[in-house]
Amino acid sequence: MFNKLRKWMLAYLDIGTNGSRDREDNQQIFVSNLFSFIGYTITFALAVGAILNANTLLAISLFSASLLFFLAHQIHRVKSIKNTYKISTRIVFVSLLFLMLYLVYSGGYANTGPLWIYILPPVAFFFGGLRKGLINIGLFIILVSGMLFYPNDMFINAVYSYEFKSRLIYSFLTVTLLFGFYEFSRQRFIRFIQTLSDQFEQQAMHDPLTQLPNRRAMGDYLHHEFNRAQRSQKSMSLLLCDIDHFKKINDIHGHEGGDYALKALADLFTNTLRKQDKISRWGGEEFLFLLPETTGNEAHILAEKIRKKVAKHEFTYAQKTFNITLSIGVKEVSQQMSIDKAISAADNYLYQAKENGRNRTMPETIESGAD
Ligand SMILES: Nc1nc2c(ncn2[C@@H]2O[C@H](COP(=O)(O)OP(=O)(O)OP(=O)(O)O)[C@@H](O)[C@H]2O)c(=O)[nH]1
Repeated sequence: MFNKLRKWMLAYLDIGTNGSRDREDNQQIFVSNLFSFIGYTITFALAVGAILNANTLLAISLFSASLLFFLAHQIHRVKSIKNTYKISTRIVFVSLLFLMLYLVYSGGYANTGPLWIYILPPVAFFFGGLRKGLINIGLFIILVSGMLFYPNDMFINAVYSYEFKSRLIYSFLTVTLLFGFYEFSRQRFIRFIQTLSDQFEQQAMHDPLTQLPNRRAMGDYLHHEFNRAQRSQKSMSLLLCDIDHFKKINDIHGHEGGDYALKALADLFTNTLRKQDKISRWGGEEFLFLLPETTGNEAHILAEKIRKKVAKHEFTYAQKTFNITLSIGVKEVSQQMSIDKAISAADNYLYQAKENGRNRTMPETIESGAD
């Protein structure tokens, strides 16, 4: 029984949340649903109490607020409205604001109405953030102070002592400041976590030496691009490229010299390729290029351009100049072929390039559309 109730409640509060939205938005929708649920049950109960006490005006206000809180939740069920959560949070906040103003104006039940206004700061900061929250609460304080202190109680129906009015404003200001500070710390903490998570993501997806995407990140790009190419029926190609006799570079110029060559090469690749092409450090001295919307023939032309450019480039480390050559395997990824098969075919061509004397691209020619 308790489990069923828990499940129903969670499903109820989850209405409107969506896996494609960001976490903070989903959290807001969840809390907005919670506020609207608490809002309409409490205001409904208070409205019934007001009827029993024959306070018709208060009962009407409370019933209206209860209905608005209820609608704020039901709006998530309307499929034709986009961004229902923004409308919903606004309904919750504005209904709450007017209800609070009315409670201050009327005094509510036995002049206890103003006690409810402390609900406003947490709701305002949660829905609007620090800046908007402060503006909304500031406006509320101005309105309430105007109502309470206007000469001859022109804008209030209830009778409060001067002490009660001033303490109400002071204590409300204190609560607002405390919640404001809490919201400030919360946002700072969220920004800190966000930066940390970006750093971890950068580290997990990039090669620390060249800063190029690593094998893991390239795996994601490959699957994403492959699906896109299948949907749009467009070609895409791979270049697998390996430095020739890299061991010798390490032997002659030391490991630091080898590292320098890898970094310089990564920059050269980045400056040669188009923005939409992806370059990754696939292994030690091996780079995999993903070329979207490129046929095998076009990829071959590009591979030759890169190979010649690198062969001509003079690398200088510790006042010593040296050259690098590349062997490249090219493969157009056909619609019927899996990514893994395409990579393995490019690897075979790379092997052939090494076998045939290095500093070359294989296959030697490619006809467009050929597998
Ligand atoms: N400096 C440096 N060297 C690396 C790095 N990763 C791999 N290597 C070196 O790259 C060399 C690769 O050697 P091999 O696999 O024999 O290949 P190769 O000497 O390039 O010969 P071929 O590929 O057959 O032309 C090894 O000496 C590795 O230590 C790195 O991050 N930095």
